[in-house]
Amino acid sequence: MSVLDEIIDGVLADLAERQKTVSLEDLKERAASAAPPRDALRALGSDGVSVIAEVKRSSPSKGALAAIADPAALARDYEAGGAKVISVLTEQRRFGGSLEDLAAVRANVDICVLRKDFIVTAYQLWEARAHGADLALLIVAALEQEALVSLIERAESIGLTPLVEVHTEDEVARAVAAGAKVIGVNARNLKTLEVERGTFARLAPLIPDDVIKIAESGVRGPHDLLAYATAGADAVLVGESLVTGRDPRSAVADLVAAGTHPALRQGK
Ligand SMILES: O=P(O)(O)OC[C@@H](O)[C@@H](O)c1c[nH]c2ccccc12
Repeated sequence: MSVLDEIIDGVLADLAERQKTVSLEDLKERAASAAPPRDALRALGSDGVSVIAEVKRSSPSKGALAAIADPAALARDYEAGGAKVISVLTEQRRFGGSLEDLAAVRANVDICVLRKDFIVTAYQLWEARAHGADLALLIVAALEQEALVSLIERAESIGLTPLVEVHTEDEVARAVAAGAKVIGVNARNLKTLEVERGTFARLAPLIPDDVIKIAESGVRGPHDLLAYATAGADAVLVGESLVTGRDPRSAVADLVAAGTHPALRQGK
């Protein structure tokens, strides 16, 4: 079984537990009174390379990364550094996150928030919206095409912007066919956990011009952002280097400064 399959098994087991105590109706009620969704397409399409900064305690590849006792405080630092979106890992077993983290971040920043998880059911989209998410991750490798199409539609119908994640040529074709408006190319293969930074440059030309392109994983600092930007990234998603660094606010600010360099202006 691949790492991805193992993670999804755990996600489904935890999901079954939550479904015993929180009905879909409860979630829909909570979603109705949640903060209204913010415009993620505008945030990601603004000038320069947008920085999506991630709240992540651990990962299957590296184990524990950072304790993050106060995810909201970290998110405020990211926002002060100029991040356009905060990504919150809500998967518990391998990444150490929770829906409470998502709600806490939502309550403490004004920018968009992404629910980063292994979403395979509409219930999880309602959870995302009920806890204040503006975007939700959909991983193509984790979904049959029919499920991908229906989750994109459902997400949009409840006000969430789907970020559709790909890692191969085939998955780009599926994401485009499903009508994704925001595609993230993950440099990490979720089946082997290896990072191949050239993946974005290889796949970006296959993504239509009007789709927002996000380069995910492996950004250690401004030079990696510049490489992704040169290959056509509208945004980068950065986790590990920010949560393990000493000063997340200035680390984000350095990335934002690199991403707004005048030499990158053409074409956006
Ligand atoms: O920590 P990194 O290398 O900066 O990567 C962040 C992000 O891309 C990574 O956390 C990620 C990308 N896609 C995912 C899907 C599930 C869980 C995690 C991820």
